[in-house]
Amino acid sequence: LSLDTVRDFLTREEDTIVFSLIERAKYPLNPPAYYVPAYFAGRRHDASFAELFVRESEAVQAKAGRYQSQQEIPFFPFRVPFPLAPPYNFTSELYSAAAFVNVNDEIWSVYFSLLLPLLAKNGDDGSYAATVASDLVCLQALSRRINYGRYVAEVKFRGDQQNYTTLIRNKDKDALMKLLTSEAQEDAVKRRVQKKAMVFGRNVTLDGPVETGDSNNGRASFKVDPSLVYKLYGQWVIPLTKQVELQYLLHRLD
Ligand SMILES: C=C(O[C@@H]1C=C(C(=O)O)C=C[C@H]1O)C(=O)O
Repeated sequence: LSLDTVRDFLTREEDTIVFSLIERAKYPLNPPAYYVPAYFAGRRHDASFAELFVRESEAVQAKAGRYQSQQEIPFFPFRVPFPLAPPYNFTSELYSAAAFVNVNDEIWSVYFSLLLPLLAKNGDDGSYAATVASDLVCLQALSRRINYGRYVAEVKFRGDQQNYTTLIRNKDKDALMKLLTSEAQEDAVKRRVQKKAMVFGRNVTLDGPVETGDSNNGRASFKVDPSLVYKLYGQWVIPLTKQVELQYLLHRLD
Protein backbone atom coordinates (compact mmCIF):
# COMPACT_ATOMS: atom_id res chain seq x y z
CA LEU A 1 0.00 0.00 0.00
CA SER A 2 1.42 3.35 -1.10
CA LEU A 3 -0.02 6.73 -2.05
CA ASP A 4 0.52 5.84 -5.72
CA THR A 5 -1.31 2.52 -5.50
CA VAL A 6 -4.28 3.98 -3.61
CA ARG A 7 -4.51 6.80 -6.13
CA ASP A 8 -4.37 4.25 -8.97
CA PHE A 9 -7.28 2.43 -7.33
CA LEU A 10 -9.32 5.63 -7.12
CA THR A 11 -8.50 6.44 -10.74
CA ARG A 12 -9.77 3.05 -11.90
CA GLU A 13 -12.91 3.47 -9.79
CA GLU A 14 -13.63 6.65 -11.76
CA ASP A 15 -14.23 4.51 -14.85
CA THR A 16 -16.70 2.34 -12.94
CA ILE A 17 -18.51 5.35 -11.52
CA VAL A 18 -18.77 7.23 -14.82
CA PHE A 19 -20.04 4.10 -16.62
CA SER A 20 -22.57 3.39 -13.88
CA LEU A 21 -23.92 6.95 -14.14
CA ILE A 22 -24.20 6.59 -17.92
CA GLU A 23 -26.19 3.39 -17.43
CA ARG A 24 -28.56 4.98 -14.91
CA ALA A 25 -29.09 7.98 -17.20
CA LYS A 26 -30.44 5.57 -19.84
CA TYR A 27 -33.69 5.29 -17.84
CA PRO A 28 -36.11 8.04 -16.87
CA LEU A 29 -36.53 8.99 -13.23
CA ASN A 30 -39.28 6.37 -12.68
CA PRO A 31 -40.55 7.91 -9.41
CA PRO A 32 -42.74 4.99 -8.23
CA ALA A 33 -39.57 2.98 -7.59
CA TYR A 34 -38.56 5.44 -4.85
CA TYR A 35 -41.51 5.97 -2.56
CA VAL A 36 -43.19 3.68 -0.08
CA PRO A 37 -46.47 2.66 -1.63
CA ALA A 38 -49.56 3.23 0.51
CA TYR A 39 -50.37 -0.49 0.57
CA PHE A 40 -46.95 -1.18 2.17
CA ALA A 41 -47.19 1.35 4.98
CA GLY A 42 -46.93 -0.30 8.37
CA ARG A 43 -46.35 -3.74 6.86
CA ARG A 44 -43.23 -5.82 7.11
CA HIS A 45 -41.88 -4.37 3.83
CA ASP A 46 -42.13 -0.75 4.84
CA ALA A 47 -39.68 0.51 2.25
CA SER A 48 -39.46 1.78 -1.31
CA PHE A 49 -39.00 -0.69 -4.14
CA ALA A 50 -35.44 0.63 -4.59
CA GLU A 51 -34.62 -0.07 -0.94
CA LEU A 52 -36.14 -3.56 -1.06
CA PHE A 53 -34.16 -4.30 -4.18
CA VAL A 54 -30.88 -3.15 -2.63
CA ARG A 55 -31.52 -5.11 0.59
CA GLU A 56 -32.38 -8.33 -1.22
CA SER A 57 -29.46 -7.92 -3.64
CA GLU A 58 -27.05 -7.34 -0.79
CA ALA A 59 -28.30 -10.48 0.93
CA VAL A 60 -27.59 -12.54 -2.21
CA GLN A 61 -24.21 -10.89 -2.73
CA ALA A 62 -23.33 -11.42 0.93
CA LYS A 63 -23.93 -15.14 0.45
CA ALA A 64 -21.63 -14.91 -2.55
CA GLY A 65 -18.95 -13.48 -0.26
CA ARG A 66 -18.91 -9.90 -1.48
CA TYR A 67 -18.49 -8.42 2.00
CA GLN A 68 -15.66 -10.73 2.97
CA SER A 69 -13.48 -8.05 1.46
CA GLN A 70 -13.08 -4.93 3.62
CA GLN A 71 -13.29 -2.86 0.47
CA GLU A 72 -17.01 -3.57 0.26
CA ILE A 73 -19.47 -2.25 2.86
CA PRO A 74 -23.19 -3.08 2.61
CA PHE A 75 -25.87 -0.41 3.03
CA PHE A 76 -27.93 -2.79 5.21
CA PRO A 77 -25.33 -4.74 7.20
CA PHE A 78 -27.83 -6.09 9.75
CA ARG A 79 -29.50 -8.10 7.00
CA VAL A 80 -26.36 -9.63 5.62
CA PRO A 81 -26.31 -13.43 5.93
CA PHE A 82 -23.33 -15.70 6.27
CA PRO A 83 -21.27 -16.29 3.09
CA LEU A 84 -21.48 -19.58 1.21
CA ALA A 85 -18.60 -18.74 -1.12
CA PRO A 86 -15.17 -20.40 -0.94
CA PRO A 87 -13.17 -18.71 1.85
CA TYR A 88 -10.27 -16.48 0.92
CA ASN A 89 -7.74 -15.06 3.27
CA PHE A 90 -7.93 -11.32 2.56
CA THR A 91 -5.02 -9.40 3.98
CA SER A 92 -6.24 -6.54 6.11
CA GLU A 93 -4.38 -3.35 5.41
CA LEU A 94 -6.58 -1.27 7.67
CA TYR A 95 -6.19 -0.60 11.37
CA SER A 96 -8.88 -2.85 12.82
CA ALA A 97 -10.37 -0.40 15.36
CA ALA A 98 -10.91 2.17 12.57
CA ALA A 99 -11.95 -0.13 9.72
CA PHE A 100 -15.67 0.19 10.54
CA VAL A 101 -15.72 3.86 9.47
CA ASN A 102 -18.02 4.50 6.51
CA VAL A 103 -20.48 7.10 5.23
CA ASN A 104 -22.98 4.81 3.50
CA ASP A 105 -25.96 6.56 5.13
CA GLU A 106 -24.87 9.90 3.67
CA ILE A 107 -24.18 8.30 0.28
CA TRP A 108 -27.66 6.76 0.33
CA SER A 109 -29.47 10.01 1.05
CA VAL A 110 -27.41 12.20 -1.27
CA TYR A 111 -27.75 9.70 -4.10
CA PHE A 112 -31.54 9.57 -3.98
CA SER A 113 -32.35 13.13 -3.00
CA LEU A 114 -29.66 15.05 -4.86
CA LEU A 115 -27.93 13.13 -7.59
CA LEU A 116 -30.76 11.13 -9.12
CA PRO A 117 -32.93 14.15 -10.00
CA LEU A 118 -29.93 15.71 -11.77
CA LEU A 119 -28.99 12.52 -13.55
CA ALA A 120 -32.28 11.10 -14.85
CA LYS A 121 -34.82 12.82 -17.07
CA ASN A 122 -38.38 13.17 -15.81
CA GLY A 123 -40.64 10.36 -16.84
CA ASP A 124 -41.95 6.92 -16.03
CA ASP A 125 -41.55 4.02 -18.45
CA GLY A 126 -42.25 1.25 -15.92
CA SER A 127 -38.81 -0.36 -16.21
CA TYR A 128 -38.43 -0.33 -12.43
CA ALA A 129 -36.35 -3.48 -12.04
CA ALA A 130 -33.71 -2.43 -14.57
CA THR A 131 -33.72 1.08 -13.13
CA VAL A 132 -33.10 0.10 -9.52
CA ALA A 133 -30.57 -2.51 -10.64
CA SER A 134 -28.60 0.36 -12.18
CA ASP A 135 -29.04 2.39 -8.98
CA LEU A 136 -27.48 -0.48 -7.04
CA VAL A 137 -24.43 -0.47 -9.31
CA CYS A 138 -24.04 3.31 -8.88
CA LEU A 139 -24.42 3.08 -5.10
CA GLN A 140 -21.91 0.25 -4.79
CA ALA A 141 -19.35 2.01 -6.98
CA LEU A 142 -19.70 5.29 -5.09
CA SER A 143 -19.58 3.51 -1.73
CA ARG A 144 -16.43 1.60 -2.64
CA ARG A 145 -14.69 4.75 -3.85
CA ILE A 146 -15.72 7.02 -1.01
CA ASN A 147 -15.14 4.49 1.78
CA TYR A 148 -11.75 3.75 0.25
CA GLY A 149 -10.80 6.95 2.06
CA ARG A 150 -9.92 4.55 4.91
CA TYR A 151 -7.04 3.16 2.85
CA VAL A 152 -5.96 6.63 1.77
CA ALA A 153 -5.90 7.73 5.40
CA GLU A 154 -3.95 4.64 6.45
CA VAL A 155 -1.26 5.37 3.86
CA LYS A 156 -1.06 9.03 4.82
CA PHE A 157 -0.86 8.15 8.51
CA ARG A 158 1.98 5.67 7.95
CA GLY A 159 3.82 8.23 5.83
CA ASP A 160 3.75 10.97 8.48
CA GLN A 161 3.09 9.21 11.80
CA GLN A 162 4.49 11.90 14.04
CA ASN A 163 2.42 14.79 12.77
CA TYR A 164 -0.76 12.75 12.48
CA THR A 165 -0.34 11.27 15.97
CA THR A 166 -0.09 14.71 17.57
CA LEU A 167 -3.15 16.01 15.74
CA ILE A 168 -5.17 12.85 16.46
CA ARG A 169 -4.31 13.05 20.18
CA ASN A 170 -5.46 16.69 20.19
CA LYS A 171 -8.58 15.79 18.17
CA ASP A 172 -7.69 18.72 15.93
CA LYS A 173 -10.07 18.08 13.05
CA ASP A 174 -9.28 21.26 11.13
CA ALA A 175 -5.55 20.64 11.16
CA LEU A 176 -6.07 16.98 10.23
CA MET A 177 -8.26 17.99 7.32
CA LYS A 178 -5.61 20.44 6.17
CA LEU A 179 -2.84 17.86 6.43
CA LEU A 180 -4.71 15.19 4.46
CA THR A 181 -5.84 17.57 1.71
CA SER A 182 -4.05 17.89 -1.62
CA GLU A 183 -5.73 20.59 -3.68
CA ALA A 184 -3.63 19.85 -6.76
CA GLN A 185 -4.72 16.21 -6.61
CA GLU A 186 -8.39 17.15 -6.20
CA ASP A 187 -8.20 19.46 -9.19
CA ALA A 188 -6.65 16.72 -11.34
CA VAL A 189 -9.33 14.21 -10.25
CA LYS A 190 -12.19 16.57 -11.10
CA ARG A 191 -10.80 17.45 -14.51
CA ARG A 192 -10.09 13.80 -15.29
CA VAL A 193 -13.59 12.57 -14.45
CA GLN A 194 -15.07 15.35 -16.57
CA LYS A 195 -12.90 14.19 -19.46
CA LYS A 196 -13.87 10.57 -18.87
CA ALA A 197 -17.55 11.55 -19.08
CA MET A 198 -16.75 13.18 -22.46
CA VAL A 199 -14.92 10.12 -23.76
CA PHE A 200 -17.14 7.34 -22.39
CA GLY A 201 -20.44 9.14 -22.97
CA ARG A 202 -19.98 9.75 -26.65
CA ASN A 203 -22.05 8.21 -29.42
CA VAL A 204 -19.94 5.94 -31.58
CA THR A 205 -21.06 5.59 -35.21
CA LEU A 206 -19.48 3.72 -38.11
CA ASP A 207 -19.59 6.69 -40.48
CA GLY A 208 -17.26 9.62 -40.08
CA PRO A 209 -14.80 10.38 -37.31
CA VAL A 210 -15.55 9.86 -33.64
CA GLU A 211 -17.97 12.58 -32.58
CA THR A 212 -16.27 15.31 -30.66
CA GLY A 213 -19.46 16.36 -28.97
CA ASP A 214 -18.18 19.81 -28.15
CA SER A 215 -18.18 21.87 -31.36
CA ASN A 216 -21.19 21.11 -33.56
CA ASN A 217 -23.33 18.89 -31.45
CA GLY A 218 -23.04 20.59 -28.12
CA ARG A 219 -23.50 18.99 -24.73
CA ALA A 220 -26.61 17.10 -25.76
CA SER A 221 -24.52 14.41 -27.46
CA PHE A 222 -23.00 13.24 -24.17
CA LYS A 223 -24.94 10.56 -22.32
CA VAL A 224 -24.16 12.22 -18.99
CA ASP A 225 -23.34 15.91 -18.74
CA PRO A 226 -19.56 16.07 -18.11
CA SER A 227 -19.92 19.20 -16.01
CA LEU A 228 -22.37 17.32 -13.77
CA VAL A 229 -19.73 14.65 -13.15
CA TYR A 230 -17.19 17.39 -12.36
CA LYS A 231 -19.63 18.92 -9.85
CA LEU A 232 -20.56 15.56 -8.38
CA TYR A 233 -16.93 14.90 -7.54
CA GLY A 234 -16.18 18.43 -6.34
CA GLN A 235 -19.22 18.90 -4.14
CA TRP A 236 -19.82 15.41 -2.94
CA VAL A 237 -17.50 12.49 -3.79
CA ILE A 238 -14.26 14.18 -2.73
CA PRO A 239 -15.66 15.90 0.41
CA LEU A 240 -17.20 12.61 1.59
CA THR A 241 -13.97 10.73 0.90
CA LYS A 242 -12.18 13.27 3.08
CA GLN A 243 -14.79 12.82 5.81
CA VAL A 244 -14.02 9.11 5.75
CA GLU A 245 -10.28 9.88 5.93
CA LEU A 246 -10.85 12.20 8.89
CA GLN A 247 -13.12 9.80 10.80
CA TYR A 248 -10.70 6.94 10.21
CA LEU A 249 -7.78 8.98 11.51
CA LEU A 250 -9.72 9.98 14.63
CA HIS A 251 -9.95 6.25 15.44
CA ARG A 252 -6.43 5.41 14.27
CA LEU A 253 -4.97 5.33 17.81
CA ASP A 254 -7.93 3.61 19.52
C1 LIG B 1 -7.80 10.78 -1.87
C2 LIG B 1 -6.88 11.68 -1.48
O1 LIG B 1 -7.11 12.56 -0.41
C3 LIG B 1 -7.84 13.76 -0.58
C4 LIG B 1 -9.08 13.45 -1.33
C5 LIG B 1 -9.03 13.42 -2.70
C6 LIG B 1 -10.10 12.70 -3.47
O2 LIG B 1 -11.10 12.29 -2.86
O3 LIG B 1 -9.95 12.49 -4.69
C7 LIG B 1 -7.99 14.03 -3.38
C8 LIG B 1 -6.99 14.67 -2.70
C9 LIG B 1 -6.97 14.82 -1.24
O4 LIG B 1 -7.40 16.10 -0.90
C10 LIG B 1 -5.57 11.76 -2.12
O5 LIG B 1 -4.70 12.46 -1.59
O6 LIG B 1 -5.39 11.11 -3.16
